[in-house]
Amino acid sequence: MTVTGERAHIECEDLVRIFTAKGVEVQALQGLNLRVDRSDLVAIVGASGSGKSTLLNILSGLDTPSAGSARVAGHDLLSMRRRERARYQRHVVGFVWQQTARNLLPYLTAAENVALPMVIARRSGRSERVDHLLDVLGVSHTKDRRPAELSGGEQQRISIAVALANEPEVILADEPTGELDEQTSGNVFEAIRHVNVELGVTVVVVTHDPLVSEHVRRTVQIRDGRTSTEVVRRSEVDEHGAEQHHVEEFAVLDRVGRLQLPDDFVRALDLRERVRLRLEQDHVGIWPDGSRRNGDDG
Ligand SMILES: Nc1ncnc2c1ncn2[C@@H]1O[C@H](COP(=O)(O)OP(=O)(O)OP(=O)(O)O)[C@@H](O)[C@H]1O
Repeated sequence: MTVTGERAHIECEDLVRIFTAKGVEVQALQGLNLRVDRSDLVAIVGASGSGKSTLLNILSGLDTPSAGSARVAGHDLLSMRRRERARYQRHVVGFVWQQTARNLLPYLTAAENVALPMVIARRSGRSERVDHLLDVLGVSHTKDRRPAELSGGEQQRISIAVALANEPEVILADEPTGELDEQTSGNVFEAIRHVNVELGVTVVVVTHDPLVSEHVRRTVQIRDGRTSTEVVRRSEVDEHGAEQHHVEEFAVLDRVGRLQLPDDFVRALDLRERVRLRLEQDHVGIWPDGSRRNGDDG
């Protein structure tokens, strides 16, 4: 876990992205905070429209935030100029999108698709690296086939190889298993987990897929353009040698002390407008506003 003050591999603070469409402003991100350590695998979940793709587009360098700060592997995404941005997209981050058509060129074979980012980056030793990556992803047999001749799962594994071609430090994946059936989705996610562990690459994956979000150590929930809660899973072996799995949900506290209560907590106590707070020795109590209801502060 990151020690406060230490630099994380991905660090977003108070990130804001406002879109203006036909004179109407949409605040897609409203002060989002996120820290991801090097070599971590983090899932981002959230309702449709909560800002997940906006966040990923910013992290990938395709879009720039309106305000706040965002650093990835030491690169400041707000102040980056064109040349640094191109280098960043080519060497620092790799992307995997949901639509395979966005990941792979249809008229190139699997091997040519994986080689392409290396050709653009004028990298040597390409054919050895293509063979190595196809082997790591378990798709060596597809080498000479074009995307139309591959299954959805194979296409996504090759897309991961393409993303890894120039040895990025970070892989960003937007719904990489979204178009796949359950079993194929499990296989593709295993491939992502494999490259995370074997190559130490940091992975951020946006997903609706519980198969993915329930099998990563850390799942971050975005609500209304802010990070709201985090689920952390850990396993430990007890004194009888049996593996115990622990799941804990945390609310995310930002730099100035704001937090979002989970929806079900708010509904369960019918919390509205304002709440009573009390500082106890080792916790903070939150009660419905009694004066608004029955005069009892609980
Ligand atoms: N280019 C744009 N112009 C205007 N509004 C936009 C633009 N891109 C995103 N938005 C708006 O920003 C908000 C967040 O969108 P975003 O695509 O990040 O959500 P999401 O969580 O990825 O949703 P989904 O799960 O449906 O893909 C939405 O209200 C969306 O309509």
